[in-house]
Amino acid sequence: MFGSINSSGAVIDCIAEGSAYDIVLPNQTERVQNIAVDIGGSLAKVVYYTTAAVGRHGGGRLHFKAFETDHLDQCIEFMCGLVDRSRIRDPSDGPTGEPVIMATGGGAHRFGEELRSRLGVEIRVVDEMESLTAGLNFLMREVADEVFTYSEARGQKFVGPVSETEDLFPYMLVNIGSGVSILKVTGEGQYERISGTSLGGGTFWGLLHELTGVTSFDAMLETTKSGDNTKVDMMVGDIYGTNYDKIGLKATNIAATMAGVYRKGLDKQYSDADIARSLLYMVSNNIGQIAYLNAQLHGIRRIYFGGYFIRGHPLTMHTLSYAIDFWSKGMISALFLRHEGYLGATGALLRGEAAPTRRRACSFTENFSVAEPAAGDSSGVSALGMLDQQADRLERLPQLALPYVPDTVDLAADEGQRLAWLAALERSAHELVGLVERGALDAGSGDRVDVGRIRAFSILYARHLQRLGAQPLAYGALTVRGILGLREQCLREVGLGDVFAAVKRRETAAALGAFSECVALTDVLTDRERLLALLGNALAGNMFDWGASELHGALASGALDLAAARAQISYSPQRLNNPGAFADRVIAQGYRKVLVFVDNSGADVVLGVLPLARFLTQTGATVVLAANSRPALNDVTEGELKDIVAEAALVDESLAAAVEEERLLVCASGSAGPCVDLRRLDPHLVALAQAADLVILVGMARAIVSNYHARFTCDSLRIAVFKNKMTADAAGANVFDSLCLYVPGGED
Ligand SMILES: Nc1ncnc2c1ncn2[C@@H]1O[C@H](COP(=O)(O)OP(=O)(O)OP(=O)(O)O)[C@@H](O)[C@H]1O
Ligand SMILES: CC(C)(CO)[C@@H](O)C(=O)NCCC(=O)O
Repeated sequence: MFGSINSSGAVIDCIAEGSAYDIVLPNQTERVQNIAVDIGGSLAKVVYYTTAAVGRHGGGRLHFKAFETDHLDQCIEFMCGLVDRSRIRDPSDGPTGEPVIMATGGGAHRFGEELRSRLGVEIRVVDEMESLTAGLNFLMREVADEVFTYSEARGQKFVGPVSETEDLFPYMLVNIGSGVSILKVTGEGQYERISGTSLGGGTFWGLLHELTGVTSFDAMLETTKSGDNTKVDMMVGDIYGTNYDKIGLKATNIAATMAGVYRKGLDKQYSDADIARSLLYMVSNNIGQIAYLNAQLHGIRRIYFGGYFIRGHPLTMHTLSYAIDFWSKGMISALFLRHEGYLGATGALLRGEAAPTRRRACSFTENFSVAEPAAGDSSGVSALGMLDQQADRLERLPQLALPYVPDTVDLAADEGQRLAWLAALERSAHELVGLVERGALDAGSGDRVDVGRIRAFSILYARHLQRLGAQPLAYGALTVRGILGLREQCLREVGLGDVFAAVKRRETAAALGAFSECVALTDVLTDRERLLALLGNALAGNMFDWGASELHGALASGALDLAAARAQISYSPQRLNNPGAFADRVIAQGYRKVLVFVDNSGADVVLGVLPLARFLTQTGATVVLAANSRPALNDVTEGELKDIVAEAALVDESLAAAVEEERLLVCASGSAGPCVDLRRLDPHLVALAQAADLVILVGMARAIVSNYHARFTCDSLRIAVFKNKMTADAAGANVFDSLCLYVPGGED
């Protein structure tokens, strides 16, 4: 069945499969704000934007869904449902006008009147080519793993945001729908349709149906995998008996598509699968060649292939890649897109006057918590998430040296790490259920984590992890940052925004109680000794981490204190620990402005980071503490940290003065997960970070799992403890080894 489940449905199914929990998921009550449809010759694609009917944190969400144009009724019915949901009123809203539906593609003209009368709303038509380019520009900028290359040998390789290192423009878009349009795009809103061909996806599908009678595109695509085109094609070897080296043709190259049928087919020794494979090669090779010639003609080096014909199908992508590589003599790689079929619908949505991006500058994050396979994707290799809108436009840290690689391990490439992480996170989700069932995360009778919801979370998350085990690239590049972020997305999706809230409060209160005594103990030391002791405390504090299963027992029993934590850490290996060098630098010169990415609440931030920040302010530095914008594990959030600093300032004059003089500041980082992508920070933090000459990254997730390879133009310091075997292995360290690594600016 093609594109038949909606996003909330997917969660319900998923939960129901494990066991039945009566849960109203937040996204079932979302209000639809914008709708766009791209009705093509073969498929109708719908993109819509929702916001929480009653105040959910942050902005809205983009959803993607496709239907067959032959079954437009289903599409219209679905859109009727969306229109109804657009009329849900939030009591705090003012009067809302009727929704306007943006429509593009040929069907916007052909079925415009039908849509208008059946949906009872205004339909605004947007030009198809304009929509395609607007959609692609948006998706390339906003979706982290939108663009990839493909080859049989290396598989899918994500290329990262293009705008990072070079300009987005100029590029060429080859949109393979029913027919093929080739566009040259030189800027935002600047494009020209430079070519096209009527030999496209529709040709392939039509011919194949005629020749074989197949009626399911998915089933047919599947058969191409086993088909043998040499049974129907005439190969160079069939003609020459060998390679035709003089003009660079191998015996195995296709000389003439389908030309072998007449000779070889007399005894009908070929199958439908052989024909399917031959036709797929025919259309893809031809498009690849035309694309290359146009790129040559217009001097363009970047060629994106879009349109639903591709469908993330390995053989199609391989053929297009091979053709571009062959004709360009290895100079150009074909680029593919995860949202290949949704360029037009996305662009049309953004062209609407009330489009989310028109109202304010914002960023989007892909949310896979209820991801379904890319509509109808039989191979299941690729799934599309929803795009969650961030309240602000996220920006890069100015001190980041390029190229920046946020993730330490590529889990798709490293099977050992992949299996270990997937298993560990599945285990930890079960453990979380156990903690909730035992009431270990509760504050009192009025403040309980809902057991049904946490079980639903565990089922949902485990299913994602299992899927990623089978198809590592289903959600784009596979990284620890990604799967830790996904865990938080799943928790939020079942309505558990902050499961550790009570634990955080409890541990923070206890740590604040010990704050004065803790700083008094180190205040008596000489500056250098004091700084070294404070670094030791920061490391010890980092043991208070509910993200580390190894420590759950000690944390839940409350048995761990700073001294005990300190005793568990082994301050090695030497190559990862040079606190002395850092202390020398601080004592000799000091810093003007220090940016600290903080980690856990409780002892970590209160007894580890805060006294260190206090020391740095005493040396004359301004310290900016960057904390998560939204909860993740027991990480301290910006809101919580503001309260912590205010409370500590009540008992500490030095801190109070620093706060008063605005030399100790707290700012949201922009992050909603345990790791941090330093290209996507809250703009307020980036403004504050402008003059920073030291960046401190605290904790395993921010300093080891992500950003271990990050380089900075200013000095940096990483403070963390290796708390599981996977992170220790990746860095050649042991569990409970420390990382206290100072790197002067510009050095690796
Ligand atoms: N389930 C499917 N049913 C039919 N065609 C499919 C299906 N999945 C993928 N395709 C392929 O995708 C093509 C349509 O791609 P796409 O939706 O991008 O174009 P379109 O908008 O329908 O066409 P055009 O832009 O030329 O009007 C089909 O011609 C076919 O090759
Ligand atoms: C007609 C459109 C633009 C509809 O999407 C598309 O199918 C197409 O570009 N066809 C190729 C037409 C040609 O250039 O020969």
